[in-house]
Amino acid sequence: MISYDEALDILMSEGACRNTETLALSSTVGRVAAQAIDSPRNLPSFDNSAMDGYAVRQADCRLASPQKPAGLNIAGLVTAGSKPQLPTDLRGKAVQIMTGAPIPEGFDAVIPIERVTSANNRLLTPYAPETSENIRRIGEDLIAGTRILRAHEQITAEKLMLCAAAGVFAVEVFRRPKLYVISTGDEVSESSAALDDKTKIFDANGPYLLAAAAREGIPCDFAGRINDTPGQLRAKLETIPPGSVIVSTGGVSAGVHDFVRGVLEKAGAEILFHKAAIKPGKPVLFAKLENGSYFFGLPGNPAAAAVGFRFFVLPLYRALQELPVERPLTGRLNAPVTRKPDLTLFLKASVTLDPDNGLWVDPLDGQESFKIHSLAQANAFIKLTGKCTRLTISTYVDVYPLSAQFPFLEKL
Ligand SMILES: Nc1nc2c(c(=O)[nH]1)N[C@H]1C(S)=C(S)[C@@H](COP(=O)(O)OP(=O)(O)OC[C@H]3O[C@@H](n4cnc5c(N)ncnc54)[C@H](O)[C@@H]3O)O[C@H]1N2
Ligand code: MOO
Repeated sequence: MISYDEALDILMSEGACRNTETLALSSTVGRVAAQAIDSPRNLPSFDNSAMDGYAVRQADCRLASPQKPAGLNIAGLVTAGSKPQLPTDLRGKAVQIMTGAPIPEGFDAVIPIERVTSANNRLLTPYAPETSENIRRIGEDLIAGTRILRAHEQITAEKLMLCAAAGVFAVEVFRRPKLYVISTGDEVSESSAALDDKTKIFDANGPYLLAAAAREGIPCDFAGRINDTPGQLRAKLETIPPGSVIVSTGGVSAGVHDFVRGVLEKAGAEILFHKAAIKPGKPVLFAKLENGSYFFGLPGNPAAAAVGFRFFVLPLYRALQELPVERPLTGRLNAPVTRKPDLTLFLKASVTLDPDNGLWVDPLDGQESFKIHSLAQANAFIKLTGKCTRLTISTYVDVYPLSAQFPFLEKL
């Protein structure tokens, strides 16, 4: 049986099989850039007004005061998005201008409308602006050629905004294969009538995996529920396109119906690992199919399936997008924990912030892997590894929020 770290190494080494695709910018949030992008233009790309008011020449108003306002003829109006026809000689003149409108040639300041009076096309300003006042200069935000997206950087809504402003319409990102969920088990039923005989259960894992994948931005689909019958799994695999990630639950431990591994082996899949020294989720299986799809056989117990998704499936998606191994947050235990050495323990936990912004973690009651109520109360997992068997209150531990969507941490 391999350790969690060995399993993680195998998952991360599969990153060598990554591919890229070019997407419309609007579809790239959460995706990882495969290539750096430098801004094709300055931002702003032309001098423009920061205020609704009047564009003036600073020299024409420099002696203005409340006692002796400067008087200027108003030569026209410039609105955002327009290119006005203005007289060539603008000395001693002002132009009415709106926020975002281009500064007409020769003007070097904008006086906000609130600071002036006007009548009969004549402006009176008691205020003498500084040169460049209320003008947003070309390139003041960003000079053309500045890197706006690094390779391997996760695209946030804010980075997307910057790319949009710079006129970047398409981005090459790492491919994120579609995830297909299969729920296995004769006891897993789609019909509530079948539950009356007290042998059946509803499918909790299928809906969970689809929701958890969607939360991470992974495209996903339910491939269906099947019985503990090898033929049904074989048939289901035929329906899933090559190059996908398939996640099944159930049928991977030691029971008479634990058929998943056998089906994969007969189909020529390479079993990359089966069973890891972890709790919960020990029977986890990871394989590569002949058609290039990856297959995760997660255990059927719901909390074990959740751990399998968070700590096995998500790391593969990181590897396929050339992201490094996820770095955990660090929190302090609010209660002591005992554990077996050499077994990576994942605990459902509730994380809170103290007044100094320190993280404190409470391992929740109900750690058994069939218990869903405690999972629903958790907001994180604690991951415990190493030899230490008794962890006292205040011990620092690794904390993984239930969702891995913390792209800002990649910067640290
Ligand atoms: N003799 C042994 N027995 C078991 C071992 C072992 O090593 N030796 N491992 C235990 C551990 S740990 C786990 S975890 C489970 C995993 O078993 P399987 O992956 O084969 O899953 P099943 O036996 O099919 O189901 C386990 C449990 O989960 C329930 N289940 C299954 N599918 C769903 C679903 N879609 N939604 C909700 N609940 C589901 C199922 O009814 C079972 O109660 O094996 C232990 N046994
Ligand atoms: O790995 Mo199992 O999840 O402990 O029941």
